[in-house]
Amino acid sequence: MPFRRITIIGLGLIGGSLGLALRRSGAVEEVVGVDQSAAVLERARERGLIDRGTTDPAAGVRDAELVVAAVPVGCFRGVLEAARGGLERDTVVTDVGSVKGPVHAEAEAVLGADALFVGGHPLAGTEDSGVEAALDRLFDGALCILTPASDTPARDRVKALWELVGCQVVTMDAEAHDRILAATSHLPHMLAFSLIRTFGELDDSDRLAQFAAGGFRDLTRIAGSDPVMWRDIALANSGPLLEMIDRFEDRLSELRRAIAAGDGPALQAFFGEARTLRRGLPPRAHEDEDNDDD
Ligand SMILES: NC(=O)C1=CN([C@@H]2O[C@H](COP(=O)(O)OP(=O)(O)OC[C@H]3O[C@@H](n4cnc5c(N)ncnc54)[C@H](O)[C@@H]3O)[C@@H](O)[C@H]2O)C=CC1
Ligand SMILES: O=C(O)C(=O)Cc1ccc(O)cc1
Repeated sequence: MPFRRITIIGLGLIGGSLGLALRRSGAVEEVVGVDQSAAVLERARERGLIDRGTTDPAAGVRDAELVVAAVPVGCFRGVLEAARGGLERDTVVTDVGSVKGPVHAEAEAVLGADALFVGGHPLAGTEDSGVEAALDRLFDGALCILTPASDTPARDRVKALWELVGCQVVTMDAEAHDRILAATSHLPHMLAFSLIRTFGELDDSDRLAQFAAGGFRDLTRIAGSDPVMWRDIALANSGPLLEMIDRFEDRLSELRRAIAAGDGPALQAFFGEARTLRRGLPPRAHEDEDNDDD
């Protein structure tokens, strides 16, 4: 067996989907689940996401070869502190958080500089959360980013984990990760939240909702995501995210000026450049050129 025992802390969308995929792989002797909620653990067992579960992090990580923290970024430090007593020196610890710089700093503060911590972030998810949202094939063909870029045996183990569940693994520094994700994921979520709030503040938004067209629905799907998770991401990645918000405000102001001035050529140039950029996006990792269905 490639893995003897893997413990997943947090059995929501990501932790639950990982458990399901690992158990389906048949390459892990035992998947242990830890969650703060006994009801979630029971449901995780019923759904076949884990072999057994506990609400006690230190007991749950005992004898694990690999521990995966899959909780909101703001809970990471507390979870590590609670698990620390059960970890061995050679236990590899990783996470799935959407921000990596602060997570590395917290892992070092709690576990020490020589602990076997590798940051991880599967670029796969949905706007749904919780144990019921876990999906069998969530990670099939998705990219997974590991930080840092340096080559270590611990990183190889975490790479093997994500490849087992179908991910394509790439590595980079935490700082590069956080800047890229601010642009490609965190800013778009802030825009989706703001767009639907703008709509919701119209006096007659209830009546208008039936006219919400495809573009509005496409752009706001991710505004249905979990508020606690996004609070934590916005706070943890505030520097890069503020830079992206400033850049977006500049573009929106440019657009506003052109509309106010009735400047048709400027508008057409703006939209034309945007279309070229959108059509030039590479296909998603798990799609080929002919199957860009988004
Ligand atoms: N939702 C998404 O699409 C993606 C999320 N991520 C990251 O994955 C992590 C988890 O996100 P989701 O699975 O969506 O969250 P979720 O809300 O679906 O699941 C989180 C689980 O952790 C448990 N939990 C919370 N605090 C805990 C604690 N202190 N001790 C033990 N269990 C605790 C909750 O009971 C819940 O079952 C976050 O850090 C997020 O940034 C990464 C990629 C995609
Ligand atoms: O639902 C979507 O399209 C997402 O973008 C999900 C998502 C949320 C957070 C991440 O860190 C990665 C992926």
